[in-house]
Amino acid sequence: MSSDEQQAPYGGGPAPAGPGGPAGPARTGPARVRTRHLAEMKAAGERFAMLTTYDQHTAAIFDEAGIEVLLVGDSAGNNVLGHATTIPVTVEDLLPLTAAVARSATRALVVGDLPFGSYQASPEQAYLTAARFMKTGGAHAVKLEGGVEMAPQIERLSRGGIPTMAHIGFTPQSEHALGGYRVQGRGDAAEQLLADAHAVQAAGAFAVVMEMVPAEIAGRVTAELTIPTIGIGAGADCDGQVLVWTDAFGMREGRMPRFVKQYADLRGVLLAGARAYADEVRDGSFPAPEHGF
Ligand SMILES: Nc1nc(=O)c2c([nH]1)NC[C@@H]1CN(c3ccc(C(=O)N[C@@H](CCC(=O)O)C(=O)O)cc3)CN21
Ligand SMILES: CC(C)C(=O)C(=O)O
Ligand SMILES: [Mg+2]
Repeated sequence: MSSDEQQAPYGGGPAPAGPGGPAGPARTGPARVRTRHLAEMKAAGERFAMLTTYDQHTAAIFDEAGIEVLLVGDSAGNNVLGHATTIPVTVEDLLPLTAAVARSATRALVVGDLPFGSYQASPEQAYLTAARFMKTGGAHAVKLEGGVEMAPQIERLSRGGIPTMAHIGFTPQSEHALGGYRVQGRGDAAEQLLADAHAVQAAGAFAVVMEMVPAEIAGRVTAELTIPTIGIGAGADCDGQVLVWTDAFGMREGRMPRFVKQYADLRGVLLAGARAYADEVRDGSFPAPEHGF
């Protein structure tokens, strides 16, 4: 832990559940990732990793793996809740998932993704929603989609003590307005993307996600901004990268977006495991005597 790191000044809250359990010695792991650490990493030319997470076990695993930022994405819509897109996702859907992740990660920065319709109407609406993510969800920060047009919301949250991550380029909550899953910021649209990036930084965002943006434009934004950029389909020059975990580890079926790299085949592992279990139940080899009492 660095010398300037503040630790539970009022001594409240549950003791960290270390290997010795809740009554064991306090865990002395690495310090919590803070928004300023991401800024320091950018300044030092170090890249960082973000993954989506929606539950206890993946949160604990990604935290242990050293993933700096865990995003409880509204991509829970089409990865947890069975919807086709993120558009039907509600605050009530995401708050318990956010709370589960916040309870399960000891080091990572936990970011709650504000759902469609929960912040666009006004800065006041955004503040009331974001405060729920902090108070009930235990999030350390929130993310919202939009550039120039969301500057008033970002300013309100930032000034009210809520660290805010912006998301520009392709913004999935606006897929119908944008005309589908399309690369943003090509040609003349590059000027709009640059304007969005500068607007969210000026409004107080601590970082900005850029989704499906030509690598050259994303590199230019990364060089021009002082806040960290986080790419998804935005090339290798961003300060950080993010992927949806079910894509990155092969948890789901179907065609993947071009920006996905698959690092594991969890779907294959689970499919084989479930089939083996069902076979053994059917043929009577599970449970064996050692599984009984
Ligand atoms: N599982 C999952 N992964 C994601 O990356 C993701 C979600 N869900 N849900 C929320 C949004 C939606 N996103 C998406 C979804 C699909 C494409 C896609 O199909 N892209 C195609 C077409 C690109 C084009 O036409 O130019 C691709 O090949 O990348 C991209 C982003 C990103 N987010
Ligand atoms: C793709 C990331 C950035 C996201 O917003 C989500 O997963 O909801
Ligand atoms: Mg999202």
